[in-house]
Amino acid sequence: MSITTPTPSSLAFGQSELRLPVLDLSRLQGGDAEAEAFRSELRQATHDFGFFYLTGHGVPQPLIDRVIGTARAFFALPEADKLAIENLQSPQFRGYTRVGGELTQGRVDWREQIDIGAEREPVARGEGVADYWRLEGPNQWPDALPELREVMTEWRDTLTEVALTLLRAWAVSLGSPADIFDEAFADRPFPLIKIVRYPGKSDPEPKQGVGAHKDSGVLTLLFVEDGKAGLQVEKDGEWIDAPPLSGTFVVNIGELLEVATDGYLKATVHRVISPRIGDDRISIPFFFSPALDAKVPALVLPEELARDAAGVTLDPANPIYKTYGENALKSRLRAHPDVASLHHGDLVGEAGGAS
Ligand SMILES: O=C(O)CCC(=O)C(=O)O
Ligand SMILES: [Fe+2]
Repeated sequence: MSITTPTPSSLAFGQSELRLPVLDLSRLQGGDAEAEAFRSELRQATHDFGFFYLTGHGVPQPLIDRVIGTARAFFALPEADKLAIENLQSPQFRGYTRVGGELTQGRVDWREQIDIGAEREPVARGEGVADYWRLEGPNQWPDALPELREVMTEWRDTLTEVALTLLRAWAVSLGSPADIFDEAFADRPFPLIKIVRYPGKSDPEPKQGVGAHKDSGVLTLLFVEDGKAGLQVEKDGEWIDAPPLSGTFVVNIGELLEVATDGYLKATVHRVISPRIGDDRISIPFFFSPALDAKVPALVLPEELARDAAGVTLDPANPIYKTYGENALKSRLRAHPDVASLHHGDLVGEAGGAS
């Protein structure tokens, strides 16, 4: 089985060697043989790399342009307008994080961002109510840029469809019914969108735009502005450059899909290197995740795949839980110790930092 990997010369992306597979989602509509070929490439790409580029996704270019334009407009607002929705005001970790306000592996990430989740009422705390319900609640939207809410709501709904299509294709490719994941997403799914801007940082040392990590949900659809390299993906102890490929999404699987497949599919470590001074980079990851109280089903893999399932990565510093909300809360408390100690001191202890 071959995976389409364009040669570097066919792509206009600086000097980086492009090595991640490119998959075309529209093949799912091209008849049984094409659909089957797509599914087997999908399975192989996410077994080998955990990452690929997605073309043929059907997300309209005008919507993409509006999203990027509105993101740029937000970051160009006066500081006071951005801080009016600062995440420190939100027990649900929503809203604006200023540059330096976020940690990965205990080190500062050099990026500013807005976190946007499902728009819901907060859940009252109380005995017998799991801690992770604290993540449910309203977003913070900027008064100075009302169109942000409108365009990001459309973005979330559009990408949810793409993500569900991919999940169903994975399920079939792994020998399960297409709808095996659907129930976990039926009520109160928990998507998270980040709109991120990486400012330039001085050379010559590469700086941590975002440090090495795995995504905690099920899958991530990442849109990156044209021409803005910086994403790197770990493969066999080396970093592969993953520059944007015009009009595509970068797709990667999260820890829950690794759990669901007993490690047959891999949640792969990745990071972003800051752009140089004078440049910046906008990216918009969409983290697709089930309800906070959902347990993603364990798939029973066909014998020939089960043989290659490496088991879930065991890392005492990063335990992976079966219930999604526990993973989500873990990663939010760790990434935003300031929000954690302001609103969740009982969970993190007085010094902050996840316990
Ligand atoms: O900005 C990017 O390209 C990737 C960001 C990322 O990996 C994350 O926010 O989890
Ligand atoms: Fe990530």
